[in-house]
Amino acid sequence: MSSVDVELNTPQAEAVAHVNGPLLVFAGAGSGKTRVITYRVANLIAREGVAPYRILAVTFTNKAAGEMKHRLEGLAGADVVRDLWVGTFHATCARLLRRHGEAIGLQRNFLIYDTQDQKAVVTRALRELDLDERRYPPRSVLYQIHKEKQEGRGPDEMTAESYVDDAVIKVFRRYEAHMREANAVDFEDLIGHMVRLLERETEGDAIRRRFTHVLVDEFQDTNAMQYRLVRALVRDHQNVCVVGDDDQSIYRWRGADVRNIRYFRRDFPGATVVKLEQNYRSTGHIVRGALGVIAPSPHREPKELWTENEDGPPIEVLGCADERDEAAFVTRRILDAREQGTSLGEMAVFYRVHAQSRVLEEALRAANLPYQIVGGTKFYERAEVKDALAYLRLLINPRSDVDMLRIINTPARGIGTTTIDRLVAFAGSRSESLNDALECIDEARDIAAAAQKRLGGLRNLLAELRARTATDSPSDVLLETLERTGYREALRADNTAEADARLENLAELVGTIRDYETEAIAAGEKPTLEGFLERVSLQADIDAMRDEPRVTLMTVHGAKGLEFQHVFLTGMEEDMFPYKSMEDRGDEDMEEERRLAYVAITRARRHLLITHTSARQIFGKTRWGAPSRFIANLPREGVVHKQTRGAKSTPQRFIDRPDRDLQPMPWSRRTSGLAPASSGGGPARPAPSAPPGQRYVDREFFQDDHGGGESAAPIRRGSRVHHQRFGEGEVRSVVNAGEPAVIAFFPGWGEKKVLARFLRPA
Ligand SMILES: Nc1ncnc2c1ncn2[C@@H]1O[C@H](COP(=O)(O)OP(=O)(O)OP(=O)(O)O)[C@@H](O)[C@H]1O
Ligand SMILES: [Mg+2]
Repeated sequence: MSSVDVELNTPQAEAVAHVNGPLLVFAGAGSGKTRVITYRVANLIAREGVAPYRILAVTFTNKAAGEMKHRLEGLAGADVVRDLWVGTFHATCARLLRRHGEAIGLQRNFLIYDTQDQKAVVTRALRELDLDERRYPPRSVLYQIHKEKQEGRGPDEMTAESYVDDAVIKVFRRYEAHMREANAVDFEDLIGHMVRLLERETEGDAIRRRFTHVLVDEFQDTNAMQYRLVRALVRDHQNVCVVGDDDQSIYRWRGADVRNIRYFRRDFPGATVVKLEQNYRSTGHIVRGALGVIAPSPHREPKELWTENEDGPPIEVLGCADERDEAAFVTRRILDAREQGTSLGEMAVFYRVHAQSRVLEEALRAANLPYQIVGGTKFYERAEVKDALAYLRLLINPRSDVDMLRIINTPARGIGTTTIDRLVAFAGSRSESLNDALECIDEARDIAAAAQKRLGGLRNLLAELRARTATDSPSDVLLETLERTGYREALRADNTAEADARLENLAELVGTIRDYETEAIAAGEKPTLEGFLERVSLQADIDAMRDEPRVTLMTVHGAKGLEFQHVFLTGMEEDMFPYKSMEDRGDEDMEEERRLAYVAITRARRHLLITHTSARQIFGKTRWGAPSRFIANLPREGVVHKQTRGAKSTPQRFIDRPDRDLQPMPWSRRTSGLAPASSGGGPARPAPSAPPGQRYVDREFFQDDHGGGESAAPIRRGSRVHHQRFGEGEVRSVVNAGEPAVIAFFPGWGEKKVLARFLRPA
């Protein structure tokens, strides 16, 4: 362990040597926060004699967990690492709930529903409640439900302030009932159930006794429930170490609350606070560039960031004509860097939203450059893969209706939509899952005998396959399932190139399970279908982990905590980054964009290239972008500005239709102070907002005209109105006739200002 001492500076060493009691490490980017966590764990084991299985280290992503384990293997040895608890909040809770969840009514084989499954549950609830999906987009309703859950609220704790809330509460209640019925949980439940478990004395104490030391990385991005979980875990011994950087808080839209750093000081009054101010990651130019961008941010906790590293090459800012020009240039630079000996694994291309990746991907493919997209779930999104997983999940958990509905007639087995509807109604009338309903299908009088027989056949087949899970390996169960259900045969018979590709994907899935089996056995665990499926649902970027070095493409959000020798930061235009047009953005959103830019820049170790375009085709529209304000915040020294040849002349294809008058996005409204002044006490409810990955979907709509133009509707506060694009809403405030009124539309749209002539009474 002697190497530990020489590889740490004084405050780092102090944080590592601190053993008992609360500790807050508060520091800027690249100053060694994650390194402190890693070394602290090694120190607790090697010097303090703490058993590895008594230590829990929480990381922000699975990838970060993998890296931490890898570093610890070097410091403490592979044997030790196997017993440690290192993982994300979600993975850790899933693991603990499988062992202890029965105390709060959770069966061991519970399923973790991903966003698509969750959306399917919402859709079903909407249908049962006879609510129109166009008025209540399932995605938005789901988002609202998540928001409540992140704050620890259930449907009963919500107050209905409008009839929209009322609908959400009803859906929420059904949603929870369906989840319970299907023995499934969503990501928020993993945390929420765990908190509830910890709040029960007997079981809570057992879990508390299990961990004597808890460490949390990226603490600035924990949400209220996660923080509550941490406090409940360490209640008795307070041996908790959190590390964070308020300047890197970038998940507010997902409920993260940077104030947790302040609350920590309040809740653990005796806490030792260590500041780290020396950056070891980046060159002088990059550190100063990052500081220039973050400096205008008004609510920063005081701390410094400096480096002894050399200045390095200047930051380059490059103006391009359009996104193709940009992609071509980035590709050329990647080829150059590889030529000069940098591994592709040391290069990353960042963008603000996923949709920007397509053009970059095309350019990289054309240049034969291997790349990976981190954060995408491409492989697991494919229909045949989802079908196969649905079968597997159904074998483990027969009550999962979402999965049953997915495969009930896939491959086609003559079960039509009428039969399915009747089956759903039959199950509903008995308050049973579809699988339970299949057990007594002969009692379903309005289902024809022939259809009953086919349904019975499916039930028997599933039961037989289920029996195999007890004896066969997970990969064999999958192979057997694909054969016995006729899934593979149907694709073979199809005999098209597309069907071949699907067969390949299924083969790839079998391969993935085999890999999992090998790893599980090596770790001394029995491979199970549950284990595999858990991994799939928790590790979205599993298919991105291959051996060959590749260029990494990712959103800035995904890049948190990582570092690369070369960083290409693309799309630095107003409207793209900061995302969308300014006028209507709340200050808090803008601050978060700024912090995001800071995170992006501080990922670079040596080379940073920032690109912006004059025009960009994205989401099927052209945007004309001025260079981002964040570029203007870079210092003069150590930054060079250039243009590609194409950028000097605007290409003809953009001259036809400037598209500058973009409409505001619903999510930006929550802080824009549009609440009616006359609402009388209490802050206005924030409008629901969508996570960045989904924002652009809305944008499509907002770029259209407001339609309408019919006669003006009489609008008063509280009256219901209809808008051609946004559907129904409720008038929140009116200023003067002829001026826009503020209307609260249904979830997903939020509050907006609309002229009366575009409204009619609902
Ligand atoms: N005392 C040190 N001596 C040498 N290198 C160090 C030292 N401390 C940290 N480093 C290196 O600096 C880089 C940044 O460290 P680390 O990732 O732990 O920082 P961080 O504060 O967690 O960054 P971020 O804010 O991005 O999460 C790593 O490559 C790490 O190995
Ligand atoms: Mg870190």
